[in-house]
Amino acid sequence: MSFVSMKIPLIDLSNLGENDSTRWESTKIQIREALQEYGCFEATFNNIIPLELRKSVGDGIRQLFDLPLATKLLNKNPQIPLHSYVGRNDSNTLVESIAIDGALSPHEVDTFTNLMWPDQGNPTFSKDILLYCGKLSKVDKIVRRMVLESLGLEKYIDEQINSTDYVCRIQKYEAPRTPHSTLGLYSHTDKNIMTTLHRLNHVNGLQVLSKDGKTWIPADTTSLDSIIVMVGTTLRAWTNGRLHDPLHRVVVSGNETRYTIGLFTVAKKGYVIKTPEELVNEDHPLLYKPFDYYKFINFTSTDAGRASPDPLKEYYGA
Ligand SMILES: O=C(O)CCC(=O)C(=O)O
Ligand SMILES: [Fe+2]
Repeated sequence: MSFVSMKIPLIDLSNLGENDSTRWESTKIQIREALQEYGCFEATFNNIIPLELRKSVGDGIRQLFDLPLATKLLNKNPQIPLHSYVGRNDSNTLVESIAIDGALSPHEVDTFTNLMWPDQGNPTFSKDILLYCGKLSKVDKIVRRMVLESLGLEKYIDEQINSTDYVCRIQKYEAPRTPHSTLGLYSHTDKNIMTTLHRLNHVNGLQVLSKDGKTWIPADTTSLDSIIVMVGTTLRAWTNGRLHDPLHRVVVSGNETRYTIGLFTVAKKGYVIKTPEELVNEDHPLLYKPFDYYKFINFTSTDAGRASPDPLKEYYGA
């Protein structure tokens, strides 16, 4: 495995303008190519996450992880185990993460903050999370719209955008207190549709495996005002393999704690993922039969699902 200095594509999404401008047209080609070849790219902006918001969210997140373990364990979705708190343990020594279901819904976000801070909730944190996730979701929607346009699938855009919900997941990576690289989060693909990921501080760690499986590419954003956009397995399946869902991991070193926020685009309950017939032909035979998103997601959090190199194929291979 080599560590040569490959880079993930950098694409400017600031001031995009109308969706038939020349800029829009050229940007969507860049995005499509990046998501085909790397499965991700760094989207750059001009002040998308203002410093004040980043600071305020950062304060809230530190308070959140400082809550007693018993409180954090209340962050549990019995129907969808993947949307729950994950604590540190013997095999997962550095990262801890918290999930906020329905991250764009004021009601659901308040339900979360009232659970974590039962005395008086945390209206500031609710407000910040809604604002933050609202910004990330706009990026997700623009990118998915562009991908569908570039595939000539305009007629599916409304359904694609309206059939999704969002889960926010917040990660804290304890400083390993060694100069040596230490695995913070094991290598995985995101199983959802699309992920937009932002880091709250300068602590590096994200790496993406190149499509040929040979190189771990450093994938931290070059600025705290950028966002990593990444394809999940479900979008690879929906596009019949046109887009790549990259393996990625987090490797940390040093004495600083790393904090990241991911917004995970997921399907609405009961939604069946079905590859459009336009993407199936002799060169691209159907990869996966239609599948119920949450049945697949829950399979991936069983031992059999975790052990499988391609759990979707095992379950729904065509
Ligand atoms: O924290 C990061 O940089 C990556 C997080 C991640 O890959 C995930 O939560 O799926
Ligand atoms: Fe991930």
